[in-house]
Amino acid sequence: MTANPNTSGSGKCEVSTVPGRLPVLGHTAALLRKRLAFTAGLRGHGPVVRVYLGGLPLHVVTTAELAHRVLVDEAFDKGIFVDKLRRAFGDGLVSLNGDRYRRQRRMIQPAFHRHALARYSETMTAAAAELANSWRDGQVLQVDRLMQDLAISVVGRSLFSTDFDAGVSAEVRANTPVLIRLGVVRALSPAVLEKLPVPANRRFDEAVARVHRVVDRVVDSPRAGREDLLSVLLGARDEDTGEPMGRQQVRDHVVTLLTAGTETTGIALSWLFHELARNPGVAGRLHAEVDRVLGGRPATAADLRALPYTRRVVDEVLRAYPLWLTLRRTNTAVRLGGVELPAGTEVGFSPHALHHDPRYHERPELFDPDRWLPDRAAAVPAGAYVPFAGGLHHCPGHAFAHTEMAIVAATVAARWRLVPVPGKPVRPRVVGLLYPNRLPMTARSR
Ligand code: HEM
Repeated sequence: MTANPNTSGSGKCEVSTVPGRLPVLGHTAALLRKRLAFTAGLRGHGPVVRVYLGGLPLHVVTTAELAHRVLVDEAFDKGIFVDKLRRAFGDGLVSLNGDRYRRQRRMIQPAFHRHALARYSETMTAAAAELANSWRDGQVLQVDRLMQDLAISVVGRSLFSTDFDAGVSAEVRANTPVLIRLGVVRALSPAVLEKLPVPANRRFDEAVARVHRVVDRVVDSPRAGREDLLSVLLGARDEDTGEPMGRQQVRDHVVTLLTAGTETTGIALSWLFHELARNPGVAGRLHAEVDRVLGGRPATAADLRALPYTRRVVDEVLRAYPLWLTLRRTNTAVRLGGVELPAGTEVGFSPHALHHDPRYHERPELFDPDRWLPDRAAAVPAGAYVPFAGGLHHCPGHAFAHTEMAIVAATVAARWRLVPVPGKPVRPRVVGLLYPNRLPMTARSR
């Protein structure tokens, strides 16, 4: 790929189209085939470049400054993800924009307040302790699956408390991963492919129907005296009309939270244990910290203040393994990086590319939790570290996820060292999130 910026005499830039565009497919095939390398390579073409998703132009920004602007400037709404994922998420936060988004976000916000998080953190500690107690020395663990199951249990129990029984949990486990993985492929593929009666589309539709059925069942069950996230939603009132949230709106939020809050956290935890095994110096410092603070017992939210290194390890995992792409759409004409974009332009950036950009992160290939020591972290420009996005649409579950990851990391590390099983190298498979292709590890008692 070669740079082709083209600036006119007026100071207005004409944005360059990345080479390799094919008829009908645009850059979709190259984008889906090379993913990380493709988006990392875009910075060589200028601060704003154009790629084609099928016939649809997507303007990708490649600097931290412009990514920050795209996140915080209200001229940018959610983009094609919204259109394509509405079938799965209905009117959940992921698929709303504008005033409706703001209203729903305010109604759901109490579910993420500090006192609510303190309640969920007890679920996190219990789930982490159950997991750490269930292993025996020398046992081979499929760490990626275990961490995803753990994350589903934590969000499921936080949402539904005891209604998250074996039946509900099995349906959620089987179907939410399909919503995420196939949802991302849909979002990047031409719209015509969505309508074809191919197995991937049938699986997606079936997964949507099954998750909706199971969530409806729980929403309709008697819930007196519960203090879970679902009860917060059911008790929420519209600020103008005082009306409670409709049943379908509650269901859409629940499906969104089950999906947005589980694979993200489970995968990040999987990479955390992978990186501890690859970096003995980091593991040594984390073990020393948890031994001093916990002495082998499970971690609680109250311990986290005394576990700063563990929290930096979490920050670094979130830098190394963030979302691949974030997409937005202009709701008005804007000038971005010298380029005029009319209303309705699809815009995006790659958090992964920015998190691995040597302009912003010294030696980005190094797993170095100390880059998040306060003095060094302060030097990272806005937009260069965006694991939870930013602006209006920043992840409402960021504190939930960070707390969960630190509690699980500390609780497991207090008792176990996870050692890689030799074999094929562990690599990221990129499906919107970065999944490990495999992650078998042996549990060794410490
Ligand atoms: C390590 C774990 C997590 C990561 C890396 C993560 C990351 C993100 C990011 C980057 C976004 C913004 C996407 C965009 O701008 O298009 C987002 C949105 C969202 N996240 Fe998270 N998330 C995590 C965990 C959670 C958890 C635990 C929950 C809830 C329990 C949650 C709920 C949501 C919701 C509802 C949205 C949509 C917000 C909106 O559209 O305004 N996330 N998350």
